[in-house]
Amino acid sequence: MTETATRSATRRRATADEGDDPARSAVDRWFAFYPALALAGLLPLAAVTPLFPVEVGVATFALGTLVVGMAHGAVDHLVPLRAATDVSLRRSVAVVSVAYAILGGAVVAAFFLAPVAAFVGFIALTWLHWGQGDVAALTVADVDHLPTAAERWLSLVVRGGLPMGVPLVAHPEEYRLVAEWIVGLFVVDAAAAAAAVDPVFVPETRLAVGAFMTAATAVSVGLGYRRVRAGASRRDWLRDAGEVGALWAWFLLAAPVFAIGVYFALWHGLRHVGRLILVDDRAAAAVGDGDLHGALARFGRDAAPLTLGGFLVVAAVGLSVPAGVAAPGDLLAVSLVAIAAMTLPHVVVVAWLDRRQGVWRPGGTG
Ligand SMILES: CC1=C(/C=C/C(C)=C/C=C/C(C)=C/C=O)C(C)(C)CCC1
Ligand SMILES: [Fe+2]
Repeated sequence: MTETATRSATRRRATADEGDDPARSAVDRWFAFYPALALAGLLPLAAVTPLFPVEVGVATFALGTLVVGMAHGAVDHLVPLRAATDVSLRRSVAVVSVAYAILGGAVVAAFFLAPVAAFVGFIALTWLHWGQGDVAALTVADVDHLPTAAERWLSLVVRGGLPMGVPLVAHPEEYRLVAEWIVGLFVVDAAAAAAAVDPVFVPETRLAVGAFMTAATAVSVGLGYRRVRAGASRRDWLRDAGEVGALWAWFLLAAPVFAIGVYFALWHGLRHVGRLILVDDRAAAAVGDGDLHGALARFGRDAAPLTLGGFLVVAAVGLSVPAGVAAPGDLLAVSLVAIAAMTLPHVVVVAWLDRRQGVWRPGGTG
């Protein structure tokens, strides 16, 4: 009761002065801005990754998932508890567990029943989710050049399309290889798996995705500039455009598996961890006082059990697929199917959090 009361009081205070909250600016710096600089610094390395064997990318993806990726969704069961004032721990855990079981089970069933459609659906879901994550991060940064829901949606489409669409344009062979690995888990005949994913990789699809992404980026950056001319912060807009530029370069240059492995941990995962720290009052207080280590330790403790749980889901998918797991590519494919299963309920939890925090409300503070 005392803890609940403290939580509510702190949250009310936090909502009142979100604009100049030291925790928010520290989170923005450590979990979004510095990692973005790090990614930009890695661009020369990214440029040579297409020369490496795909296994280097697979190892990078595995490391990223192990270190941050899996953990970023592993406190979903505490999100309702922490972001609402009227949800008990028991209810928070129960609702999120049921959502994970039903939605996650449905995704795995979809891969068994229609692997190509499930793969395309997973790409679309990730497009949505990674865009959603970046829009939330822009609201944590308190940018003022995206004041309407429509501008935020356009930003979502651009930010999510960079990791999912640009590699399809720039490196279709490796993209296709991963698609075949995933579909091949469920369609034992390799030639049939290769033929099944054909339509995704025809030049027309790639051209359309490339043209769409170029136009969407131009319109999004252009509309932001118009807001700057009308008085919005030029610095924030430049940072937004700089991030979009860095991600374009990243996904154009790097081999897809490597690129997405690094992005998942260093970009999407860290940004979401920062957001979770802000809804945990004690972690937020720690980060606001400059105790980044203390905040991360709290997050790590909360996330540890279900990070392990996530890897058990990977193992369960590995044991259940008809083709079995024989090579590093199969391991990546199994991990991706398990991630797909956990992503659908994760998106629901994050969408609920977005709503609570007014991310999609025009003029909302996020
Ligand atoms: C690795 C990889 C792919 C897919 C990755 C996806 C879809 C990852 C999704 C992760 C999520 C949703 C994490 C949770 O936040 C592609 C594009 C098929 C081909 C290139 C390599
Ligand atoms: Fe996520």
